[in-house]
Amino acid sequence: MLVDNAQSLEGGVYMGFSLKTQSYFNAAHFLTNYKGKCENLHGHRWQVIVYLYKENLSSQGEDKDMLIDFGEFKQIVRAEVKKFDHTFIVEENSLHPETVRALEQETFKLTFVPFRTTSENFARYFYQRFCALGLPVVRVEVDETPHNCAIYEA
Ligand SMILES: Nc1nc2c(c(=O)[nH]1)N=C([C@H](O)[C@H](O)COP(=O)(O)OP(=O)(O)OP(=O)(O)O)CN2
Repeated sequence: MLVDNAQSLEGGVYMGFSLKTQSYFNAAHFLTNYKGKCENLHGHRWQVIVYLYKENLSSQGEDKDMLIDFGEFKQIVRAEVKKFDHTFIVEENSLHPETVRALEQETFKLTFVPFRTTSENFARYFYQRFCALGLPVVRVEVDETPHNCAIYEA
């Protein structure tokens, strides 16, 4: 079937294109105000899956008939996600200043975030980051484990 770049209508439904890519980071964290094992310092391999959506594809140039070049998409996602890799992710003001100083003196790499370090908050954080970077993001999934996933979506 011959298609062009105009938004297509099939069976009365407007159709569009989605892309997804994924990256991961290994890091340590603990949950503040949590009664249970996750109040202790522990690690995860967080998987971050990013979905884009557009009705139309690029109409010219190197990106013709692409939503975005996969190479560019994965680079953007990887660069943001890897900022957390092999760091200790700390919710701001959750550790005593002397603890922070001691960890930094040991040259441990800390990443401070202004939110409780739940998967839900990471999903929203990455969604907002990728929007700010100009990606037409519609959904971000964050998995702490292979069995559990948090989703933030439009
Ligand atoms: N809705 C959420 N619940 C929990 C989160 C979260 O981000 N969102 N996070 C945690 C902890 O960080 C914990 O590490 C993960 O919890 P859990 O799946 O219970 O622990 P395990 O990966 O060790 O799973 P097991 O099945 O017990 O091996 C808690 N809840």
